[in-house]
Amino acid sequence: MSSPEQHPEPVRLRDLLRSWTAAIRTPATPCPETPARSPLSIWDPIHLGIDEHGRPVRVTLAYRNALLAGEPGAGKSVGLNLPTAHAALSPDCGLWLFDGKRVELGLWRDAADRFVGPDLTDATETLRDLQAEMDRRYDWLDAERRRKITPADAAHGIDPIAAIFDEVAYYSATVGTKQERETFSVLLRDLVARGRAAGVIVIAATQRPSSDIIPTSLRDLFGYRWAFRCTTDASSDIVLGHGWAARGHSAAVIAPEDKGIGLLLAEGGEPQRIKSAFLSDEQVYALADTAAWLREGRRLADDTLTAAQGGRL
Ligand SMILES: Nc1ncnc2c1ncn2[C@@H]1O[C@H](COP(=O)(O)OP(=O)(O)OP(=O)(O)O)[C@@H](O)[C@H]1O
Repeated sequence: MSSPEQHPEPVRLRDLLRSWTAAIRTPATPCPETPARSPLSIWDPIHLGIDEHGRPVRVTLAYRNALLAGEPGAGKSVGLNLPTAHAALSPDCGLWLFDGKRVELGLWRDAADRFVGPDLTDATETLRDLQAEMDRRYDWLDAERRRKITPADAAHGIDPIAAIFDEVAYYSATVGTKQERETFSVLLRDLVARGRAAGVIVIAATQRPSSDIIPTSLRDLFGYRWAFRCTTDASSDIVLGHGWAARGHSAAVIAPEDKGIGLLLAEGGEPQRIKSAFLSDEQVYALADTAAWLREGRRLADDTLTAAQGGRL
């Protein structure tokens, strides 16, 4: 009797499943009751808002991380909803949500692959899982003699993962013991530092732009920094980088009533004053329902691929 390696049948079946998986991961038919007409891709630019000339501002998050910070009520959660919505509506992106506030990212819970509420132990364990996934991907890239994942890796079930945190300071500076907070912060830093080539995109928001929450060494790992209104030039610099306030780019000059206005620094550029797009709660619910529907197909496809790779099909 021939060994599985010599028998052509399992290989053909796996190829068939791969192409079926690739097809189902980007469904062609939109959900009929919801507003989105077609799925997005995490590899595409993400719409954040408009600049001072009314031009659209879009950024590509693949291979990048993003930090959003500003005083309470300045518009971070509204801003954070934009990459969250884009990632959730992209069937080619994993969605891991950490909601220290419980209410903000919770609207996307049904679309998330992993959802963590205000629970430091759960957040730390989930970060460990993400770190293990990142390391598995690096082992795989190493074996393939490659440096980073690409859109074509979707055929192997490897997609970017957006790990999104709303009030990151809840986990890193508020609850638990000093040791537990430190463990969380070390894991987070590792993901921000090493995750990009493995497709892990970290997007973190905080209402505490202070040096204990955002140390320079961590801040500098974020390719995109979005400072909403801050109380002082110093806290604006903590978000954007030292010296920007002295060069005329301070989020402290944004008027308190200018909700949603912020300074966006994209790698290599100058901070740009932008106004975030606004999604009402009703729009977020409608988009979240669409995303949950789209991603159900993705989960089915992933389960099937895992079963096939494990030789169970
Ligand atoms: N782009 C925008 N256009 C219009 N209104 C906005 C915009 N962004 C924010 N707002 C208004 O500002 C309010 C506060 O925004 P948001 O909840 O995002 O602030 P926040 O910085 O996350 O606050 P906190 O840190 O307290 O959670 C929103 O409820 C909304 O009314």
